[in-house]
Amino acid sequence: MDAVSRLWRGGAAVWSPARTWLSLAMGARFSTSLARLGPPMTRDPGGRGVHWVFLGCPGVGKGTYASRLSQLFGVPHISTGDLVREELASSGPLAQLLAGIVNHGQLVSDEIIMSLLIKHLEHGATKANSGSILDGFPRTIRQAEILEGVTEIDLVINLKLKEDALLAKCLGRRICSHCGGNYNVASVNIKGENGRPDFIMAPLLPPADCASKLITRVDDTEEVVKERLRIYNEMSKPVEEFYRARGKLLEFDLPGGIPESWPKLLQALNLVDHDDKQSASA
Ligand SMILES: Nc1ncnc2c1ncn2[C@@H]1O[C@H](COP(=O)(O)OP(=O)(O)O)[C@@H](O)[C@H]1O
Repeated sequence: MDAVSRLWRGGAAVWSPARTWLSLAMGARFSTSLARLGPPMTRDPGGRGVHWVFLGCPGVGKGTYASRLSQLFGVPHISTGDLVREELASSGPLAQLLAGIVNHGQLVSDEIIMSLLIKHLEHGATKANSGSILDGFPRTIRQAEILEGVTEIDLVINLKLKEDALLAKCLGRRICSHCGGNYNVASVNIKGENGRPDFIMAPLLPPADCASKLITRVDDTEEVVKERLRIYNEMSKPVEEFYRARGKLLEFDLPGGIPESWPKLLQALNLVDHDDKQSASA
C-alpha cells in the first residue's frame, strides 16, 4: 500500500494522526478566537505569526501577492500548486498520476494534496507557531474543513478579476526555467462598462538574462484554463462562502497590475505603515 493510501485508508482513525501532524507543524491554536477583520498587525500580541489564506481563480495573482506578504511578515508562503509541480517534476511515484490530472485542469484529490502538504511540513519548512500564508489551499470544502480542524485561520483574502482578464493573464504567464522568476507577457486592456474605468494591466516583462529561458506552464493553454475556471466555480467558489459565513473573508478586486494593486492591497489590510518601515530598513 502506498503512503497516500496508508494515510487515508478511508477512516477517521487513519486520518487523525495526519491531522495531528498538520496541527503540530502549523502551530495550531485551537483556543484562539480570531474571527474578525481588524487591523492585522494589532491582532497578535502573543507573537503568533499570521495564518492567512489566499483564494481566487487561476491566474488572479495569488502566488504574487502571497509571496510578497510572506516576505513582509517573514512567514512561509505555502503554495500547493508549487508542491504539485515539484512532485510532477520529480520521478516520484505520483508524478505520472499528477500529470494526467493537472495537465487537464482537474483538481488533485484531497488525499494527495494533504499528503503533499504533510510531506512539505514534515521537512520542516514551517516551524511551530511561525504562521504561514497558504496559496491555492483549501480549494474544496473538504480541505477547508480539515484545515479548520487543525489550525485557526485568521484571514482569507479573496482576489478577484474579470474572467477575460484571468484568461489573458494565464495565457501570458511565463516562468524563467533558470531562476524560476514569474513574468507575464500579456497586455490587458478591457473597456470599462457602465461608467466603470477601463481595466489596464501592463505586461511584466523579464530581464534580458531570463528572456531566452522562458517557459509556459503545460496547464496554461486556453482549453485547460477554461476548464480550470469551470472547476474553480464548481469546487472552490463554495470555499469563499465557507469563510464568508465565518466572517473571515476579505474581498479584494484587483484594480490593475502589481504597481496599482499592491499599495491598495496593503491599504485594505491596514499594512501601509508596516511596508513603509520595511522599505526604509531595506
Ligand atoms: N488545494 C488543491 N487541491 C487540489 N488540486 C490542487 C490544489 N492546489 C493545486 N492543485 C493542482 O495544481 C494545479 C496548479 O495549481 P495552482 O498553481 O495553484 O494553479 P492556479 O493558477 O490554477 O490557481 C491545479 O490546477 C490543481 O490541479
